[in-house]
Amino acid sequence: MRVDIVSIFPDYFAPLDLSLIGKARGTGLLDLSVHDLRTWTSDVHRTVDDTPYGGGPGMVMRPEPWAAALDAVASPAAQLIVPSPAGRPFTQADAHELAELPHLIFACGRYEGIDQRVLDEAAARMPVREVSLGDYVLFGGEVAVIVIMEAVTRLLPGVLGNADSLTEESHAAGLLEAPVYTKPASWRDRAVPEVLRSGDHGRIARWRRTESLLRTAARRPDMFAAYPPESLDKFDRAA
Ligand SMILES: COC(=O)c1ccnc(N)c1
Repeated sequence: MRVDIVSIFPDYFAPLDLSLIGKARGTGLLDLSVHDLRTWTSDVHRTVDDTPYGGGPGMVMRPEPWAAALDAVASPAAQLIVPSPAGRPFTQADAHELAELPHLIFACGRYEGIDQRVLDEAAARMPVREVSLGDYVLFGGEVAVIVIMEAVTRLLPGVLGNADSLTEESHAAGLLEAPVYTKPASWRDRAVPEVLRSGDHGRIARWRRTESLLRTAARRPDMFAAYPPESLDKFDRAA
């Protein structure tokens, strides 16, 4: 997968040199380039913003540098992802969709945002997605790109040592994952649920599913309501 990130703060992406993303870059699973938007400015002050038409607070990112940057990094297979509080909610399903794509371009907005014509013009030549990580506002899109890059990169074949991790985790089957435990068996007078130490894999699977359903019902009634009712027939508390 090829990824190009355009930002006025390229140093924000140093974390993408670390851990499994850094390893994916090293092994060639991920071809990631980070670009400074100011590369595509032409004035001595390397200006990327200006006052908003219609008035209002703050500044808006100018179209010219963005257009030149996108022209420079685009490819026929590219899709543009723009993190924004005004975007569609980003979900695990979106992460799976993006992980299948050959080339992602991330545009990191700052200030009050990017001139809308940049997105409109880009949409004439590639798919454009504005995505939100939740109902809150950040200083800029950079942190959101790091989050999206983690969610997507971990789904790429070969990145996670054990792909089985992807099947049991939260949101993998439309449910929140069950609680997890490790040694010691008893810690500060708190014991690991006996079923997990029983060696009875059928019981363990039923217990985990029950816990997943209970957690989802308690914490995410929206997800629970969307869970296929036929799946609940197997809702078996007799773990
Ligand atoms: C500037 O970008 C944001 O503030 C942002 C991006 C993605 N999701 C959000 N909730 C906010």
